Amino acid sequence: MSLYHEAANLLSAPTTHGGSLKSRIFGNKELKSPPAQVYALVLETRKWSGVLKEVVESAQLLGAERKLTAALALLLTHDLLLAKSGIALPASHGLRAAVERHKGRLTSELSRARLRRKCATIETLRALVEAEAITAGGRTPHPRWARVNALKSTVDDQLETTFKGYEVVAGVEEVMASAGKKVLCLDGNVPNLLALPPGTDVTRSEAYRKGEVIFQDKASCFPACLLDPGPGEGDVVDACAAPGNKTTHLAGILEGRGRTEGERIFAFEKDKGRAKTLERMVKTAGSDGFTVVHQGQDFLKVDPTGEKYANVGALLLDPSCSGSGIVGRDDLPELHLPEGPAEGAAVAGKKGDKKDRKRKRDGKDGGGEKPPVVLVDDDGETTVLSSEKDLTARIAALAAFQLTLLLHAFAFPAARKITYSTCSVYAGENEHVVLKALASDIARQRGWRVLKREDQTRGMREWPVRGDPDACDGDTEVAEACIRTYRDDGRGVMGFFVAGFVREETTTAEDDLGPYVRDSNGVIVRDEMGIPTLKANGKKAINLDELETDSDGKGVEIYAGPPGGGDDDDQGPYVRDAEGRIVRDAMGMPTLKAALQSDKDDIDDGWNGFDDDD
Ligand SMILES: C[S@@+](CC[C@H](N)C(=O)[O-])C[C@H]1O[C@@H](n2cnc3c(N)ncnc32)[C@H](O)[C@@H]1O
Repeated sequence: MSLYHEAANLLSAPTTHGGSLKSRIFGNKELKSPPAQVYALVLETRKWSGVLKEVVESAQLLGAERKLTAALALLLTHDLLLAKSGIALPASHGLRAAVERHKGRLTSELSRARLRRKCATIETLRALVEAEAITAGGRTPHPRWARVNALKSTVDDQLETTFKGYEVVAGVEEVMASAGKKVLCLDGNVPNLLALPPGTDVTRSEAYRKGEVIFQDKASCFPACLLDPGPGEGDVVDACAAPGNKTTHLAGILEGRGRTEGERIFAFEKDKGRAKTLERMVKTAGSDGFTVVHQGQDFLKVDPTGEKYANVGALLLDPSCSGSGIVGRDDLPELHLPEGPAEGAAVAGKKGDKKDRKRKRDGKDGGGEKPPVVLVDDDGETTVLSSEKDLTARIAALAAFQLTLLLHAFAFPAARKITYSTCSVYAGENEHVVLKALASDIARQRGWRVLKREDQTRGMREWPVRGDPDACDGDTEVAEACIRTYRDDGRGVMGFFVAGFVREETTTAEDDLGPYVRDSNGVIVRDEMGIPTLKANGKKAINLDELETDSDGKGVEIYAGPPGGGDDDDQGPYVRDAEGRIVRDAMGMPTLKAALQSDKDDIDDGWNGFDDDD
């Protein structure tokens, strides 16, 4: 069966049973055509069916081509007039020929339908159709978000060129209610972000082609805003980078804040094909000069202690997730089937009904069974889950991977800030991952804590929707630190989650990597003499019985830290011998450097250390 016959069955089948269109298509093992292609064709044709019904009827296509059903006529006319590559059938195919014979008439009927809707261009009509499709399902319309790429342009420039003639309005609510109109608003949380009316398509504009404007949902801009990398803060890692929206956003922020020469972005992408898209996007956005794309590189296989990453100060983690927060791709618009001569339309109806009854009997279309859950992530990857149990297992597997990734990021020695984000609505992938990460040994050892709301950048601090306190076990500080967004709440965003982690500067990177055993709070474990235990051999770092005593009665510590010092005492106040060992007397007491200096100069210039004679 051809793509069009398979799509026709789905187009005219009732939408009230068998689950969503997505689950009926992706869960149908009998489909011969690629499910993604069938889904896109059916969905787009439904969106356009109001217009195409008029076109097909006015061109009297069904009367002229008696073998065409109403559904086939809609699908084929859609592809003939609106799809980039036309009808996906060989030129000699009977179905294609049946519609192409009427191309002239169909094209002029489309122009008439467009003018009846007062649309000057096909782009305006497209925007109107998109907008109507969004609101038809009773959903809140979703604005089109456009980020002005600070590497190539400014908001002022774009207002004077790409968006010339647009009226700037105060809020996103007005923009959302203005489908088909030329209005926009400047976002208050994300710098350089514009909200455009639903369905606005400027993908054909020069600004889009040149990378001056990037389409990116507002919520998806939050991670780079929250990470807020700045000059002198070291290199930045984007661990899961393709297609590159956040990588290029990071680049724009870095450059805007005055990037320090030599500081780079390392963008990792495990999937080679997607990494090519990432590379293209980085180039188009103009950040290839300081972004290193690691094509096909699994971030989990990167050695955080490698020399190359010694200066990584910030990491953005946006791993694969369930994609459950993505704005509905399956909000089915109403279907308008064209009417033809009585028998033509009737055949279409009967055919659909008969097929549908058979499918129901066979249980092939999911009729009578619980519909499968279909997860489509923001890369368009689809996972079909046949039960709630499968869904729970899938979320648990994703969460385990997400936590591993976060703990791996914690291990970068010079890192001070990390953001973790998903486009999932499930707490299992969000707050629960944050809590587990904070409770991990590595977080405690290295001092990672959550980036509190009051310490966040203004736009992020002021965003009103925060984490779920219940999902944070009642820890309101963590819940407040987490940022959530929900689709359909009137703010015009997709479902999203982001949290930040920070840790303070430490004197040396070795300090927390140090050679000593620590407790679960990251504190070095010491005996009653204050002597720590070595991780390497489980022995005390100083064995008092083994202290050597030299000729003048002073002993030397058996030193087991890194060569040349670097342990806890490295910056300490004690005198050391030529090999960096603290000099101690026979009682194990060290000598204060300051006391020696004070003896020498007889000058009291402030802190001289503890002195029993004082
Ligand atoms: C949610 S998408 C990232 C979207 C991207 N941050 C953006 O805003 O354009 C997740 C990406 O991570 C990649 N990925 C998954 N696991 C990875 C790993 N271990 N190392 C590197 N990339 C990985 C996936 O192939 C996918 O392209």
